[in-house]
Amino acid sequence: MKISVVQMNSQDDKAKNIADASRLIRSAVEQDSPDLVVLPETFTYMGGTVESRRAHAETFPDGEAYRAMSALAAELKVNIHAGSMAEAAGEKCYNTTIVFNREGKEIARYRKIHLFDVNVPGGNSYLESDTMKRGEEVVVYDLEGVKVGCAICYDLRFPELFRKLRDKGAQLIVLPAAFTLQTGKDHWEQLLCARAIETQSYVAASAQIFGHDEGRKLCFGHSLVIDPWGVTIADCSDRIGHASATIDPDYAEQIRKAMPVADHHVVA
Ligand SMILES: O=C(O)CNC(=O)[C@H](CS)NC(=O)CCC(=O)C(=O)O
Repeated sequence: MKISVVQMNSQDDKAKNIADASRLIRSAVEQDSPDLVVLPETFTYMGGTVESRRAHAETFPDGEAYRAMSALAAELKVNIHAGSMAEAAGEKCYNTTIVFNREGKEIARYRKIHLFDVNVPGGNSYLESDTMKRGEEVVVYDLEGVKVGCAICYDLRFPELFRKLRDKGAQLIVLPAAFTLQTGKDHWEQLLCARAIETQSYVAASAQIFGHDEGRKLCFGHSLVIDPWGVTIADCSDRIGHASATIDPDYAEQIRKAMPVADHHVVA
């Protein structure tokens, strides 16, 4: 199975963000013929104010981004793990991933569990819970015979979620993100590799890059695919674009058989 991770710089213009995502998906499909294309966190809208972020939230299935990604998946006959979108849910939103299959049909929905309420070194503070509420459900879906686990951005810091994904059978874990430059430079690849090694799974992480508005941080980029041995096999580097890698679930199974860490847990 071939995976493409897309790297974007979404801004506070939803129509343009959807057009950018669509262009990058088309380009990845033309260049690499992937089975699955992954978009970054909140590819639909970054920056703005709390009010404008809420105002641009999607309702499913009639939202603009939902319909555009569903139609594109069907047109290109490719599976799309559509990063995340703010999903209107009363006062606040969920930060939600939707996965579309090659017919454009929704096959999975995951709502970000861990919210980024953090003071980042260097002075930027984030209060994601101003706009978002947290999801509850751990989600693994079947993609043409491969089990795919869902996580989003800050979830990366919570290995117990990844352990649950592994316990539910995940062989590939997909993580759309908007990781900050300040944290990403020292933590991003390290944590992604750690999660891949611990769960003996492939990890595909699609990220935002560069700045999003005046008040907001820079994003780190470096969308990556990591193999279950912890080796980086694709990297979008420091630019808008995409990168692809072939994943082999049998390789994950081989590693699991040779080093059966899942059977060796003694601390609950
Ligand atoms: O709010 C938006 O517009 C898009 N979403 C994000 O940027 C989210 C929530 S604020 N960012 C993270 O989770 C960064 C995590 C991170 O950087 C770390 O764990 O170090």
